Order: sequence, then structure tokens, then C-alpha cells
Amino acid sequence: MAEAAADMAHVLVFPIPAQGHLNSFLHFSTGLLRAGLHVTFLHTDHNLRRLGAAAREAAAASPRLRFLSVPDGLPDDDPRGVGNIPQLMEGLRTTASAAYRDLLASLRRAGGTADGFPPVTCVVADGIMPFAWDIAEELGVPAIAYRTVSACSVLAYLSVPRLVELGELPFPEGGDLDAPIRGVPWMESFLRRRDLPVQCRTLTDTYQDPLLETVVAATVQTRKARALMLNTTASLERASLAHLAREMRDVFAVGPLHAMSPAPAVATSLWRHDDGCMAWLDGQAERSVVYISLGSLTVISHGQFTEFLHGLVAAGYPFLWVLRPDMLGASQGAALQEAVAAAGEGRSCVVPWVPQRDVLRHRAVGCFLTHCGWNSTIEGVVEGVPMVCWPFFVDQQINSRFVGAVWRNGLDMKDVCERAVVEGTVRAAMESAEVRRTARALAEQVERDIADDGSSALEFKRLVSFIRELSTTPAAAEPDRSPE
Ligand SMILES: O=c1ccn([C@@H]2O[C@H](COP(=O)(O)OP(=O)(O)O[C@H]3O[C@H](CO)[C@@H](O)[C@H](O)[C@H]3O)[C@@H](O)[C@H]2O)c(=O)[nH]1
Repeated sequence: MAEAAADMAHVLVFPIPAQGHLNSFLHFSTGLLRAGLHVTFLHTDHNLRRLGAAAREAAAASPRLRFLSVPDGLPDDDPRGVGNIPQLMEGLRTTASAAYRDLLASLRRAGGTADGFPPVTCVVADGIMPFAWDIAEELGVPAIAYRTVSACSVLAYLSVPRLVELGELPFPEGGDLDAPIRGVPWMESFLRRRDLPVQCRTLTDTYQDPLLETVVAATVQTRKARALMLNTTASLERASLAHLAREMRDVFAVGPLHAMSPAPAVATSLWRHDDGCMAWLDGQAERSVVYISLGSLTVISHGQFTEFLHGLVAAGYPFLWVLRPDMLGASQGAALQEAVAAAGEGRSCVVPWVPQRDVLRHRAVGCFLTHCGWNSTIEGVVEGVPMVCWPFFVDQQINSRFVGAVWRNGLDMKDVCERAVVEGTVRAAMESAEVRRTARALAEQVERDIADDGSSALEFKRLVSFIRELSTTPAAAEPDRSPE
């Protein structure tokens, strides 16, 4: 009986079409497939085209996985970068949501598609797309929200309305960013204004930041979803998870998923991995290399690039630096040449994209200069690599505070981009025995969480049972949309 129910459980997963979200959803899907469930992975048309053969090969390798897509409403030549997030969110809320509604209406019925997949019994949608769970529930399909960020950042977003009530937000004009913040549960002893999402800094009595507003509204609406799922673990985020559990219908802490259900990185990589960087790392001494990557959305100015470069060169270690093609705008080509020339023959490897997990676990990597996107943060934690944090936006400001002041597996360089500081912080991260010891201990702790009877592994099993139970509950009747 249990087996039959398992075979009929079919989850449609629907991430935001951004790299950090795609990776996280793919690892989750891999876990579901291993548990015996069917998975429909919903991309945008643009991304599915961009992934091309890699996605087709991943689906061909598993008969219970398929990739479908909906339009994102943006013109084909739109760069879909960090400057276009509001347009992308609007396209998802309007164009994508209409196509998703039609698709889900057909997939929830037996025989809705010709490929033999059972009807969709549950939706797991990105936690910043509340429309996705509203539509699913309207169609009688239960929906879970999956936030691909840290529990501490979700709690901070959830607290924003209270921060406004308390008068903590907006910040006073010209106020001290190091002042403590009251009103985010349990974090009052270490959270400062500068550790809230950077968008909080631009708020005024009359100006509301659209991105902050969208994320806060989605977080508040998560209370309506059947459950909130997070790619984190109890031992890293126990207190934040306990507070969230009081606010949500149920909370599952099932991560770090990339270490529990590794999926082929190429299946969701929007850029092509550089093949030469691993061979370059092979030629470097143990723990001698600084690895720099600021994720898939950060952009930097040429001035910031120059400060990083001089700081790195002065620190004196060889470095592997990911400079995405869209990271520096027009000065990208010149920057590449400058970096290689400044470092000296063979002392640097500068590439557009790397297989990050392989890089972080390479014996030559001594520290990770990161923007603290949540995936990069937990990937660094799992490999026990000391971090230097330079957060860019959204959840990254609070993640980096946790690295520097709570977990202490790295150093927070937030808001400073000066060569002397880069040099000093990189040196400290490479040379501090204490940071290295703490990073190692944290990695071991997380390893216990993801082992068979560890907290995250048990939470994943509980989540799968929850999804299976939802799939045995008869779907509600589809609402009658015929004209009155
Ligand atoms: O050369 C590279 C660089 C990165 N990565 C991978 O790309 C992902 C990047 O994700 P993340 O570190 O989370 O950064 P962003 O791409 O910036 O992610 C967005 O999504 C995250 C999850 O929601 C948020 O935490 C971030 O703030 C948000 O910017 C990670 O899995 C990396 O391993 C590679 O494979 N190769």
C-alpha cells in the first residue's frame, strides 16, 4: 500500500528562474526522486532553452523527472540580470502565473499529459511567489512554500512590519548603521542596522523599496501555505526555526540539500563551467588558494574590482576568481587582463563560471571570498572552508553577520571595499587557526545533521510522508469558471 501511494505522489516544483533557486530546487527534486516520487520541474521557457541538452539529459536519466516550462513575460533579449528583478517578478506574477494556472489545471487530472505521469498531487513553489500556492490551492492542489534562503533571513523579513511599528524602520537620516536593531526575535544582542537587507537603508517615510516590499509581502503570506520548507539545518539555525514554527502552519528544515541529494550541477547551470580551473587548482599547494565568487547576480563597478584585485595581490596568495560575463559591464575584458597581469605568471585563474562544489572541496582552497548567497554560504559551511564575506543584497547581509558573529567560521567585510581591508581580511581568514578550527567543527556538526538519523535527514523523511499524505487526500473540485 505504502509503495502504491508513493508511486502516485507527484510534486510540481516551481522555482524563481534564478541560478541560486534552480540549484536548490534541483537538489530537492533529486531527494524526492530517490524517495520514489514523481517530479515535474517547472522552468521558464527562457531558462529551459538556455539549459538545452543538459536539462534533456537530466530528465532522460530519470523516468520520473520531467522539465516543463512557462513564459516569463520578458522579451527574449532582456538580460534578466539584477537590474531587471522587478520586471521579472511582474512577468512571473502575470504572464507566468496565467500559463501555470492552465498547465496545473490539466496536470492535476489523470490523463492530463500523454507521458504516463500520474496527476500532480502537490506543488512546492518558491517562497517568493505566493501566487503559485494560491493558484494551486484554488485548483485543489495542496501547496508548500520553499524558501531557498536562511531561516534567520526569513525571520528578519517577517519582522519588518514590526520594525516599522517600533520605529526602527525607516532608519533615521544619516543614522549610525552600527546601531543595534530591536524587534527581530532573539537576535537583539548582535544584529545591527547594517545586517538587515540593504534595501532597508533606502526606505524613507514616503519611499518603499519595491523589492523589499515584494519579499516581505511574500514572507507574510507564507503563513497561508501548508508548510514552509527551508534548505537549512536545526543545528545551524535552531532558534530562528523555533520562532518560525510559531508563525507557520508547519516548518521543515531539510538541508543542506546539496550535500544530501547531490544533483549534476550542469543540469541547472545557466553558465558553462570552465574546464581548466580544476587542473589549475591541482597544480597549487594545499590550502594556498583564495577562491572568489560573488554568485549569479552580484555586479561590481570597475573601482570595486580594482580594490579587490590590489587587495588580493597584496595578500600574496594565488587566487581563483569567478568573473561572470555580466558582472562588470563594458570593462569586463580589460578587468580580466588586469587580474592576470597583476597576479603574475600562473598565480591566478580568472574564469566566467566554475563547478563550485568541486572547487570548495579541493585541497588547494584555503578560503572563500563570498557574497553570502545562501547556497554559497552552506556550500562553504559543508566543506569547512573559512569565509570572507562581502554581501551584496537581500538575505546576504544577515547571512554574513551570522558567519562573522554567530557561527564564527569566517570574517564579515560588509560594506567595505578597500584594498588594505581586503588584504588584511583575506590574510586573517587564510592564517587564523581559530577560524579554520571553527569552520571544521561546523562542517562536522552539519555532517551529523545530514547523516541517516540526523535532524535534516529525519526532517526530509517527515516531509516526504507529509507530501504522500497530501497526495492521498482527494483533490477539491475544480472551481466552476463558466460565465454566470
Ligand atoms: O562559478 C560559479 C559560481 C556559483 N555557482 C553556484 O551558483 C549558486 C549561487 O547561489 P547563491 O550562492 O545562493 O547566490 P546567488 O546566485 O546570488 O543566489 C540568489 O539566491 C539565493 C538563494 O535564494 C539567495 O540567498 C541569494 O541572496 C540570491 O542572490 C551556488 O549553488 C554556487 O555553487 C557555480 O556553480 N559556479
